[in-house]
Formats: sequence, C-alpha cells, structure tokens
Amino acid sequence: MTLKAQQPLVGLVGWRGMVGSVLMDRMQAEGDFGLIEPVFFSTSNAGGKAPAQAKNETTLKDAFDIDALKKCDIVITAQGGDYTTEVFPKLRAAGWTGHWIDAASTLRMKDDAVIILDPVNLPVIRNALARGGRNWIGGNCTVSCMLMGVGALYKAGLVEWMTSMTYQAASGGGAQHMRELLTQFGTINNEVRQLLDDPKSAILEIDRKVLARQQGMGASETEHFGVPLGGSLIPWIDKDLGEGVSREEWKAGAETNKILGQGPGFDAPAIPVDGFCVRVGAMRCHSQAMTFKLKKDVPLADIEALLANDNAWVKVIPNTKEATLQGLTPVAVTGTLDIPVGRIRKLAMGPEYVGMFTIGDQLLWGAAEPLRRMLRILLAA
Ligand SMILES: NC(=O)C1=CN([C@@H]2O[C@H](COP(=O)(O)OP(=O)(O)OC[C@H]3O[C@@H](n4cnc5c(N)ncnc54)[C@H](OP(=O)(O)O)[C@@H]3O)[C@@H](O)[C@H]2O)C=CC1
Ligand SMILES: N[C@@H](CC(=O)OP(=O)(O)O)C(=O)O
Repeated sequence: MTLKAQQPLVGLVGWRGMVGSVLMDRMQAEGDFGLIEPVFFSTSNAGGKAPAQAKNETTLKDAFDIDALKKCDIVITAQGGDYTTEVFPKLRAAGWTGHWIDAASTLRMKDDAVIILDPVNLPVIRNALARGGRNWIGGNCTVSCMLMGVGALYKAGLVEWMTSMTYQAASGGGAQHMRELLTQFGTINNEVRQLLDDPKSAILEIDRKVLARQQGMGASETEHFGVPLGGSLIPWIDKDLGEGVSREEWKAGAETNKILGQGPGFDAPAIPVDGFCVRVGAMRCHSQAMTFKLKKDVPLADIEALLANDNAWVKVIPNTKEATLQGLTPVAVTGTLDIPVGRIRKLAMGPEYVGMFTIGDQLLWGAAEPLRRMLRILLAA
C-alpha cells in the first residue's frame, strides 16, 4: 500500500464507546498514535473537543460527513453495525479507496472483506492485501478468543470437527447490559440481605425469596436482556435464524472457517464447527468448553506443546484443580491479553476426542486488539 502522507490520516469513529475506549487505551499503550495523524469523528458531538491523542485536528468531525471521511487514508470504526450500514456504502460510492477497519459484524461475510485475526490468519490477510483488499473486519468475539487459544490445532490440519459450548459475558451485549447485570445482582442481594446476615436463617427461605424477586422483575429491570441474568443464564445470543439456530451459533462455523481461509470462496473445504452459545453473569470475559474430534490420536503432551507454541498470548494451564482455579477464570483473565487454555484431556469417547476450556477478554482479543494490529500491518505494508 502507498499511503499519501508520511503520517497517514487515520479517522477514528466510535472511540468513546466501550470497545472504542479499550481500543484507544491499547493504541496509546502501544504507541500507535506516534505513527499516525488521527482525526476523531463523532455521531453526536461534531465540533466538540477531540480527545488528548489529537495532534493537528483538535475538533471532532461529523462521522456522517462523507467528504471529511474521504480525506482519511484509513478509517477505524467501533461505532457499531448501524453506522457501518449507513456510511460505508456511501463512502465507497463516493470513490473512497482507503482502508476500512471495523469492529461490527455487518461486512464480515462479504466476499471482499477479510476477518482479521493476524496471529491466526496473517497469510490470509497478506494474500488479500496483495490482491488490493481494503475492507478489514474484526471477528465475532467468541470466535476470535477461541481461535487465539486453539487455532494451532486447525493450522496443523488436525481437526475433523469441533463443538463449543460458550459462557459469554454481559459486555458482549454492550455497556448497558453490564450495568443491568450488576443492578440485578444488587437487587437480589438487597432482597435477602437481612436473612444473609443471620447465620441461622434457612437457606431455602433465602432461595424462595431470591426466586420470587427474580420472577417478579419488571420490564425496566430486564430491559436489555429480556429476562433476569443475575443468578440465571440465557441460552440464546443474537438473532433467531430459524431452524433452531441462533446467529451467534451460526457465526462460530461461518467465521471460524472464513478466518482460516477455508469453506465457501476458498480452495479448502469447511470444517464443521457448531455448538450452543450461552449468556452468563460474567462481566467481560467469554469462556468456552470445546470438544474436538481430531483426525488421529495425538498424545496430550504434543497437543499441549502445539497450543503453547502457537502465539505469545496463549497460556496452557495444567489440568489440575489448583491451576484451574488460579488461572482459568474470567476474574483471572479480565483486562489481560492472555488466552489461557486448560482442562485439556482425552474424553471417554475415544483417543481422537479431546476436551479443553478457554477464556478471553472479549473487549481485547474479542474486539479492539485485532483492529489496532491491522492498522500496524497497513502501516508496515
Ligand atoms: N460490545 C462488544 O462486546 C462488541 C462490540 N462490537 C462492535 O462494536 C460496536 C460498538 O460497541 P460498544 O463499544 O459496546 O458500543 P457503545 O454503545 O459503548 O458505543 C457506541 C457509540 O455510542 C455513542 N455513545 C452514546 N452515549 C455514550 C456514552 N455515554 N458513552 C460512550 N459512548 C456513547 C458513542 O458515539 P458518539 O461518540 O459518536 O456519540 C459511541 O461511539 C458494536 O455495535 C459492535 O458492532 C464488536 C465486538 C464486541
Ligand atoms: N455477539 C457477541 C458480541 C459480538 O462480538 O458480536 P458481533 O459478532 O456482532 O461483533 C456477544 O453478545 O457476546
């Protein structure tokens, strides 16, 4: 790529949202702003003051102003799918040939878009770049975190099929979902606080009161999740695609294969990947239990070595209770780029069947980190 300026003009949209704030922190921490001329956009406060990372352009531009966006060599957006749907086609129709880096799912499965997760699919990215690719889309958080942990097995051609059962955090729905979860926890605690303070109180009475309060939650208390999540779970995430499959579950197969450069549009066939996606009361780490059917019987030590050597962030956790409690929980992982993989063991179905469990911060590898790494790839190209 030949960028127009010494320091390319990079438009940032969605920088103050939850994903955008994590992205800004990471870009700051990695010195990305030293390599670009940032232009900050807003959908709600054009003309306002840009954040401290601004250099020459210190006011916010209108994120719907196509002429202003057209000036950018690269646009990075974490504003969301509605914004992408509205602005991206207009920008391209206006003749813009810059690079579009996006966290939203809108463009992911388009033929001319690459799902970016460079520690896993740098060859796919480089190949698309060489062919003039300009649309770079972050993957679904669950898929990205999963592939950061166990991508080595796919790369080694060992996987016949995989099923994953997810435990997805409230943050996947957005900031309001996190607030709602915490409010529900508080409401439930309030309901039984006196009984909890009394060590002689009957646990079944506490349980009855909790259930009554959960079942009695009004629309305003469950506005975002639709039902109580605090003290419960929700085995459906994203839209209903019909035939009993949620959109989040469909993404697991579709996006995993696209990231790996196989399936429709590629020479290699797709590998079956399927399972259930479940929302749980975690804050911002997505967890998942996976079952692999491998193409052959591979010793556990070889599997662990393959995983551990795949990238700098994956951490193999010994399959002991102590190590699991220390290193394989959302609380241990949140706020880090670590992707622990643990509970690795052969399953009772046969020597080719292997189970494991992985966790990732869904705002880091699941959303922000692949975007800023794609920026770096473009800057280095
Ligand atoms: N949440 C997630 O886990 C993931 C999200 N994504 C994608 O990223 C998109 C953005 O998600 P997310 O960051 O959670 O969305 P947010 O709702 O946190 O932010 C989106 C935009 O809302 C506007 N906004 C309005 N009020 C506020 C406020 N009080 N604080 C901050 N921003 C506010 C901002 O735009 P403005 O400054 O223009 O007003 C902001 O850029 C999603 O729609 C999705 O496409 C991708 C992967 C994971
Ligand atoms: N759907 C994910 C969040 C996410 O990454 O969504 P998308 O695939 O639309 O980017 C969740 O709720 O946990």
